[in-house]
Amino acid sequence: MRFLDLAATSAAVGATSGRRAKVELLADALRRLDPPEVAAGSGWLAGELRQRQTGVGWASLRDLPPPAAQPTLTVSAVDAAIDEIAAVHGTGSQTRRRALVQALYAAATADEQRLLTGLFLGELRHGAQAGLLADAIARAAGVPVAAVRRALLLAGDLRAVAVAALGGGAAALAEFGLRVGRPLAPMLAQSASTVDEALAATGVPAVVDVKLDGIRIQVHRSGSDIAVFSRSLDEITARVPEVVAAVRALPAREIVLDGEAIGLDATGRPLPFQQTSSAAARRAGAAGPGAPVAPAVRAAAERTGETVLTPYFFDLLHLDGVDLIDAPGRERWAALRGTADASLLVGRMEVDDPERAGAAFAAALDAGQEGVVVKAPDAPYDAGRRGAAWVKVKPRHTLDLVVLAVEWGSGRRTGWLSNLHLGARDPGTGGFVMLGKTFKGLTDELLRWQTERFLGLAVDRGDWVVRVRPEQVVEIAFDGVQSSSRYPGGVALRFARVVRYRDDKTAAEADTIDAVRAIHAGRPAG
Ligand SMILES: Nc1ncnc2c1ncn2[C@@H]1O[C@H](COP(=O)(O)OP(=O)(O)OP(=O)(O)O)[C@@H](O)[C@H]1O
Repeated sequence: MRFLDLAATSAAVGATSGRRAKVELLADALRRLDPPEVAAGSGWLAGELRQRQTGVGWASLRDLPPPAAQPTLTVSAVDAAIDEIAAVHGTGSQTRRRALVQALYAAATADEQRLLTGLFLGELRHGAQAGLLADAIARAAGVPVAAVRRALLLAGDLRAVAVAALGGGAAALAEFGLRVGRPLAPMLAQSASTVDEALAATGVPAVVDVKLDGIRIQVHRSGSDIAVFSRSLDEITARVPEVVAAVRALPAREIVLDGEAIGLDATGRPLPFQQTSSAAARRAGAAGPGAPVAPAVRAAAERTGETVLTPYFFDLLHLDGVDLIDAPGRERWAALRGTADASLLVGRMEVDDPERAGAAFAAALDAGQEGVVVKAPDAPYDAGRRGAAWVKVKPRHTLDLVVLAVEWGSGRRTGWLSNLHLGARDPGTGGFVMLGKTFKGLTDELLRWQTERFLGLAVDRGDWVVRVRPEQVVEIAFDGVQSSSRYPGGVALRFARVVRYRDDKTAAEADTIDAVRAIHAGRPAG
């Protein structure tokens, strides 16, 4: 397929407003890709490059050659050129990379150059487009969209799913079952502001789990191979030897567990999230998967004063050849209790009425935990979904928003990027809706970090406001949502303040404007 045709599709999708029309355009382009081009081309239509790191940023795209008059590039030729650019390393790499980028741009027409820049800078990467692509793959391959979505959630890889659907249809998609060793999209929770509201969504009886404020862990074990994945499905095995050791001690040959790892103080109370996450981050590459057993790790950590991460599991998705994702919660949890020692399980209480649920919430807070997750016992494990079967309740309301721009500070903060412009995701348009600004809650360390980070994401460096690529997610606490004529969504946050940066979430996973409106209206937020 000509690269120009793909560039034309990408531009046309951007200029079209209706969802159906966008899906048609995308499906048409997918049909026209030659089989070996599907992996790269389907990724580009979702705004993603097949090569995760290319080394090409904003600076390498200055002073580009003028566009070619005639289109000559094909999808495969461009993919091969990007492969070559991504492979450059060592001395002189900057010059070499620049030369390759220049050559690629010189061969591209104006429309093709626009697509290349969008891809290199990640400007076309947003969740909405990936959602449309699931529908488009289904249309192009003539298979049910539910089959594509399920494969996507189980495989977490849009390109692999496109290749399978277009190459082998429904039969190839059905192969994407849960596979031990391959992470699947974790089930997510809606949020409610009270336990009663949560129970109204899940129904009774329900279970009330303690909500631990640590890091999500999905652990896969096959014999002696153990792999731990983060919420964003990155492999973090080497960083959490305690988790590896705990799972190695379980009486199971093949197992997939879902849970949370958290640091505890000497009395067993949870440490603040920052301490848990920096403990995990510091250990980058510290130990291999075949690493030490728990007591040794604990002793070493205690000697060095390092935080020990303790795993707690709340779900079991596979056990010795049996997939459990479609089984009701009560069956999965019974199997979990039968496999793991009680000390490895999250605190959980079965409740029949709001009073007991309220008591469980109060007990969780007394123990220093973040809140609770109320769960419906009959629901399957809905990979990647934020449904009503899990509803989290926290005493403090927070939203995960995307930074759209930052203002230079003044006074003591001169020279630092300070006031953040915050946006919620708009699933309708694939864009972001600004909800307010804040410079509260920022420590000097965070100011330093964010100045560097946002200059790296800058698309427009004004003297007052620096506009950035909408990629960085930040968790914001606030006192309420109010109507506002100042902001385009008609709503604004009251007393917004920064809790922390969320590097485990992409902008496509940020909270939506619908969730903000639901809070405004007092409904559970999806
Ligand atoms: N008992 C539990 N059951 C399910 N999830 C739990 C539990 N304890 C802690 N968690 C954490 O809560 C998260 C569920 O909330 P959600 O799916 O909305 O993700 P999130 O946006 O990362 O949540 P938050 O920002 O509130 O931590 C899970 O990702 C998991 O990491």
